[in-house]
Parts: sequence; structure tokens; C-alpha cells
Amino acid sequence: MEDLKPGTESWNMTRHKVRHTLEEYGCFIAIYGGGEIKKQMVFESYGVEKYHESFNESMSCLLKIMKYRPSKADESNLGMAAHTDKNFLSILDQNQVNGLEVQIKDKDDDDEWVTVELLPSSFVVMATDVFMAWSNGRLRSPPHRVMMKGSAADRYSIALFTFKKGTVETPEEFVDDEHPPRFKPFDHYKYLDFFAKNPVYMDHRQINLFSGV
Ligand SMILES: O=C(O)CCC(=O)C(=O)O
Ligand SMILES: [Fe+2]
Repeated sequence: MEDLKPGTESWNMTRHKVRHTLEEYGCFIAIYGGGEIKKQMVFESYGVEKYHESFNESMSCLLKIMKYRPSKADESNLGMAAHTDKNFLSILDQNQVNGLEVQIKDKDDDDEWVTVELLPSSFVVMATDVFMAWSNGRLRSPPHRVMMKGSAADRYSIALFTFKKGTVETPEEFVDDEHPPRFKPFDHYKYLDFFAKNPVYMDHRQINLFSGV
């Protein structure tokens, strides 16, 4: 990954994969060291790289560490209930105990839960409801959950959640005849407040209630 520099062939190929997996799954697996670069790729692949720097300046972060113990014989395997994230971007890492599952649509448009298999020294970058709204629905905010299926060891995960200070507004580059505007500009912190006071849905229906047009 060291030779991954903007403008090179490997950059363009990886950028293509990042965009494809974000649109298909709402998340992608990245290798250590490239978090910032990969975010730049997402912006670049939609021609919105001019917003990247101002975004970085208006971001705040929250770091959360989680521990999941193996489920007992008479317990459900559910470690964390299905939800979509309400921050801007989520970056997740774990010890070598899998458990994160992402809901995708299969070719018949049915829901399917897929386990995210993380190699050592890699992490997951996940789109959220706010990211979905910002991208005018181009990028999916995937429902996800944690299942402790038959693991004998504790699972630890660490999540870095970014939040955007101020207004989240869809750049004009995401809007065209095929993609009419789907979300009104909104204040991210006010959305968090709205969700905390009205947690009606755990998934992306909540952002539609708050800022959908
Ligand atoms: O533990 C994980 O892998 C996922 C945690 C998560 O989805 C969350 O905290 O929002
Ligand atoms: Fe989450």
C-alpha cells in the first residue's frame, strides 16, 4: 500500500474498488495506514474532492471500545442489535474474533446478512445515514449487527466515529436528472438530538423522517 499515491494506476484501481464496495455493501475493508487516503478516494471518485479538506476541518471524533463475551448455551448470540450509524463515517477494528455482520441485498433484492471477515492489520470503513444523506443516497448506509456465533474467546472492537460540525448539505455533484435531491440540508448535531429523543427506527428510515424531501 506504500506506493498508493493519488493519480497512479494502483490508486485509480483501488478507488474503483472502494466506490464499488461502498455502493454494494455500504462499507469496505482497508489496510492500515490508508484511512485518510481512502476517504480522499471516496471524495475523488464522485468528483467532490474539493470538499475533502473543509470536511476534515469540521470533523470531530469519538472513540469507543467494546467487549463482547461468548454467548452462553441458553442465551441469544446477539452481541449488538441491528442498526445503522448516525455519525458521519465509522472506522472499525477488532481483535481476531469475527462477529460483525452487514446486511446486503442479494440479486432477488432479499436481505442477507454477511459476516465481515477481517484480516489482521485491516479495518472496516462504513458509511452511515448522514453519509448517505450527504451523498444524496448514492452510498448505502448498511444495517449491521454483532453476532457471537460459537466463539470461545471475547471479542473486542474499537470504533472511531466522525461527526460533522454544522450543516450537512449534498454537493451539487451528487444531483442530476437521474438523482434528484433526496435530503434537505440539516445540522448533524440536531439530527443526533432528534434521534436521541425519537428513536423510532434504528435504521436509515430515521434520516428520511428528519431530512428526507
Ligand atoms: O463491534 C462492532 O464491530 C460494531 C459496533 C457498532 O456497530 C457500533 O458501535 O455502532
Ligand atoms: Fe454501528
